Amino acid sequence: TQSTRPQRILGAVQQNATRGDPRSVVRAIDQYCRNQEWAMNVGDEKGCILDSVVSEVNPATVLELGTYCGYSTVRIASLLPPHAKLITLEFNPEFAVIARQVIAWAGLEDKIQLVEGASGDLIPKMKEQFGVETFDLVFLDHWKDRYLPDTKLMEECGLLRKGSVLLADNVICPGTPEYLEFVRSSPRYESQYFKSHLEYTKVEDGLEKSVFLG
Ligand SMILES: O=C(NCCO)c1cc(-c2ccc(F)cc2)cc(O)c1O
Ligand SMILES: [Mg+2]
Repeated sequence: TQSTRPQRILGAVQQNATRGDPRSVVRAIDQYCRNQEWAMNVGDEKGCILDSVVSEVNPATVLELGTYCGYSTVRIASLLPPHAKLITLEFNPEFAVIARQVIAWAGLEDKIQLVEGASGDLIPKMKEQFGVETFDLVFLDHWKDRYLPDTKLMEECGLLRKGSVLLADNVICPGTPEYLEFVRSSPRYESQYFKSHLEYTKVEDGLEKSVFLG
């Protein structure tokens, strides 16, 4: 029977990465997706920008919206301080099954909590169910039409504090025009665009970093 692209990505990790070595997991996925078949991981070029923002924020609590195969989940978690926690939300159960195995291969289960479900349903439950106060960093990489409604929802649920950083993938390709307009025009955010390219291609894309001003 036919394997899926996420299954083939997991295979590349199990074949080429060292158990317990997150950076080798990141490298194995990038090599596979650059040389064998494209996949929608944030990738190595935008990944370096992600790394620099994570290192600058040095977050104790991270929320990732959109896990896919766990590439950015592992990339972020590998940079977190000892007791920091990352919660990642994934709607697609097939993606979640693969991501759990990629996260396990990297040895990062203790830092990462993967929750299956719709972000719009799970965000209001963050405080009561997952014991979260506020998020220091949010990485938005899920359905592009959910970036804006979920950002408003996080504000309403009191999950953002003065200085919380939102980092959004794909603001050019596939594009998130309403989200971009909102964070760039709202007096409650200080936004900055990091120009880059769509993962593994020469197509323009970029990350938008937006600091919540409270
Ligand atoms: O949909 C995306 N993510 C949510 C998945 O549940 C996504 C899509 C693309 C992409 C796809 C098709 C194309 F032609 C160009 C870009 C890229 C990404 O980085 C993404 O995150
Ligand atoms: Mg993306």
